[in-house]
Amino acid sequence: MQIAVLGAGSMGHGIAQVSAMAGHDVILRDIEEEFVEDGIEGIRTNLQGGVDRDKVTEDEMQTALDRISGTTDLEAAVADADLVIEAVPEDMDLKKDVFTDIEAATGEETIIASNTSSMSVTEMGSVLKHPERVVGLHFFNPPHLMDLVEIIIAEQTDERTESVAVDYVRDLEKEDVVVRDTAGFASSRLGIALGLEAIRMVEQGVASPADIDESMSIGYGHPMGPLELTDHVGLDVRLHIAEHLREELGERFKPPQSLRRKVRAGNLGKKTGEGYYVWADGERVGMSGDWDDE
Ligand SMILES: NC(=O)c1ccc[n+]([C@@H]2O[C@H](COP(=O)([O-])OP(=O)(O)OC[C@H]3O[C@@H](n4cnc5c(N)ncnc54)[C@H](O)[C@@H]3O)[C@@H](O)[C@H]2O)c1
Repeated sequence: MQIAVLGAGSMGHGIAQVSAMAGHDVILRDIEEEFVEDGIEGIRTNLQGGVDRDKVTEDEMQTALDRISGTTDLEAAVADADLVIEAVPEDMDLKKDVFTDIEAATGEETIIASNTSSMSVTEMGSVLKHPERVVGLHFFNPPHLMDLVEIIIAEQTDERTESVAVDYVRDLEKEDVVVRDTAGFASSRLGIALGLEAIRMVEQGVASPADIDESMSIGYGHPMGPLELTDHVGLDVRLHIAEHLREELGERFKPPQSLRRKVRAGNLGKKTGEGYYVWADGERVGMSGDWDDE
């Protein structure tokens, strides 16, 4: 397929990469040349990492890179696309604008997908003249390592669109779960619930962040505890999703005070060096607050 990925940030460049690795031709679009170049550089780095670990051959890397081109021109990106996947920031008005612009530049058959992690795909689709081709493709971060893609079925999604989405995800050799378009879908709703409760437990002094995380990672076999995951995803991102889920699903998703305070202070997790842990050079080096060192 010809695929356009809009937004070359954390998710967009990864989605472009896995699509190219599955044999699709991909155009990656962002609003500034610099962001496009950073995205393509990110793909090169990921693939080189794969080569270094003997997961990807030099040939596969080169073939995938040859299938990806970058642009800042929306029309050039989407004009011939069979599937457009938007991975622009989590803002409903922005996503609606992007959907409207895509529809103006593509044929009626082009599937238009959103990588939103929690917002209503049905609402995004409401701006389209042909909304039956809208669907959610919720990849996980980083897309080249995470095996799950949630397929979000909006009110308007028709059978052809669902089947193209399912075939595309299986082509990537990823696991698909098909979810009805409800706030937080399946994964974000459960993930945020666990994360918020873990934060409340830290606030109540139940245990240290590291001990709470270990109770999940060792006790329940989660690859990473909910607080470390919050630091990885970004406290600002999690706060934003929690606020949305609170609006849609009620007070049980009310963000805890420490989450708000940390975001206000600019402590957003790994990316800023502090969240519920302290980070240096991408490594966890301690816990935030008065907890004894790990
Ligand atoms: N980061 C995660 O862990 C994660 C996981 C799953 C889903 N998501 C979702 O993926 C989407 C993107 O998140 P991200 O973390 O990659 O964000 P990001 O901020 O890293 O990247 C967004 C990119 O979109 C670009 N952009 C802005 N407006 C644009 C436009 N009109 N056209 C093209 N590009 C535009 C920005 O310049 C930026 O490079 C969001 O909806 C988010 O909720 C994120």
